[in-house]
Amino acid sequence: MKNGFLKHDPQDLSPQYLEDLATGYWFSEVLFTAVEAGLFTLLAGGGMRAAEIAAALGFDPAGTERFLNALCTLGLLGRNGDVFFNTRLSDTYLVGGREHYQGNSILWRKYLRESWRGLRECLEAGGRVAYPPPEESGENMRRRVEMYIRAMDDVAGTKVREILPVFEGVFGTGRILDVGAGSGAVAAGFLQCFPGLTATLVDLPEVLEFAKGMLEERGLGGRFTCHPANILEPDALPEGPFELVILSNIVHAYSEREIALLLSRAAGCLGAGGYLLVHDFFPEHRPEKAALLDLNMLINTYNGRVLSAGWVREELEARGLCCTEPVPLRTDTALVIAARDAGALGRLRLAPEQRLISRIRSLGFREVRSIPAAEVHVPDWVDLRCRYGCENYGRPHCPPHTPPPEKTRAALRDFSTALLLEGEPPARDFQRRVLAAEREAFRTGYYKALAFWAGPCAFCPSCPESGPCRHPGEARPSMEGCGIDVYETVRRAGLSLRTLQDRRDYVKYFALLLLE
Ligand SMILES: C[S@@+](CC[C@H](N)C(=O)[O-])C[C@H]1O[C@@H](n2cnc3c(N)ncnc32)[C@H](O)[C@@H]1O
Repeated sequence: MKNGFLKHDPQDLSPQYLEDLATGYWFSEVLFTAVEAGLFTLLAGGGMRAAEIAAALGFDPAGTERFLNALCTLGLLGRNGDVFFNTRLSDTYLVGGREHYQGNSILWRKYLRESWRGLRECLEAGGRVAYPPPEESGENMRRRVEMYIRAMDDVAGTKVREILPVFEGVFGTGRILDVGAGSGAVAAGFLQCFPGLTATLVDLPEVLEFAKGMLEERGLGGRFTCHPANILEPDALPEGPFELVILSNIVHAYSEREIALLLSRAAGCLGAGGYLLVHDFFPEHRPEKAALLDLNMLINTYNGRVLSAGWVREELEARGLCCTEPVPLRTDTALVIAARDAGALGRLRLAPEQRLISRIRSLGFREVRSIPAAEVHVPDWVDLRCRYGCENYGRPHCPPHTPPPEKTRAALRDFSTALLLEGEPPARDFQRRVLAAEREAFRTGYYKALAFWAGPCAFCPSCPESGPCRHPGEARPSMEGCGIDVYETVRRAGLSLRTLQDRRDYVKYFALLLLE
């Protein structure tokens, strides 16, 4: 697990990753059981002993102690002697009734487990095989819809808190249109933050019935209207203009053809200075999560599929809108924001470094990580490895023609940030992408942007026999040639790099882009 997320490292050939994938459900089951039993809510009042917890939950005491120990190792409980207590994480997100509660969403994941068991049948059939029973009672359906809405509400509540800072100070008075609003939590976040806004929520009638109650509970009665409709119908969306049109987690719900139509209609509702906000799972942000959600759509919907942020941007640009690059949230989703003119996008609070990282990532790097420039490690031994043991020693962009470690250390003090760019062979393509990233940074205003790559320059098949480099404007030195310990610097950025054992090993390339 890296950064709390099960992530494959192609250089890691131990079978541990497979074991972790295979036992993924052990982790889920422990969480589901604890949430369903209300364990964290029970402990909200203070720590308890295993026997007391077992008695309160109706569990066997011996098994309970082992269960509580497992939760401690997962960081969901702490232990002081024989007393178990909530950690900060579980106290914030897993105590029923608290503002940031995620239990409904977690239990919805548990509910979906049944349909995921049919993955193989879905693959054989080419799509969804499990449907709610046709004879399902009205009451059952109501309960299922409520469960779904409450699950979406938990997640959307946390997402909108991440989204709002991007719009800080942007809206005065105006109207929001929330398309496929679910619980209305995203619109509600905007209403709470911008008292001059009102909202129209569009969703199916049975969903809006719940959304209405939930917004009223949030004290937003009188500031929203519900517009029950099937958003796939041509005239489903109410008449604009709207200052903000929200499409949150709806792009993955249908096919490209249907979403292209929906984007057209949503764009048509936009006021002159308005924004279209698309919030979704995109492969550009979290490829693994996006691909698994795509399977979730295969299993659980008629024709839903995950579309890329690039596709969304192209569709919106084809309709005359200007778009931001994908704006990653700290969590597993990202935004694309569109407007009729670029000036409106300029009013958004998008951190320049974050925007640059998105653009650089879209050049085809596997990872782009930012670290303080002071974290780049320049010990005194590295250029000796070039001098003794590298056949490229003496080439125009290798030692002794590259800056010695003391010069590199001094230069690094003139920069605040270093981006580590991870890619793969062929070396020439990688190095071209690094140059493109450096140019992109320069164009964005980082006039000191300076790139180093790993390994010797691969621009030409060979350097001139004598004399200077043929392409001094394109060639860059390697990190190691300037004294940088690439392995340690990569590790400090939270990434990994191993020495190669044999020819079949997966090769990773890294480059460093210094910014100020
Ligand atoms: C994944 S949820 C997202 C809800 C909300 N926007 C959020 O971010 O929490 C998708 C929503 O779209 C609604 N929806 C899907 N298809 C629809 C349709 N054809 N007409 C109206 N609403 C639809 C669903 O009822 C659901 O509330």
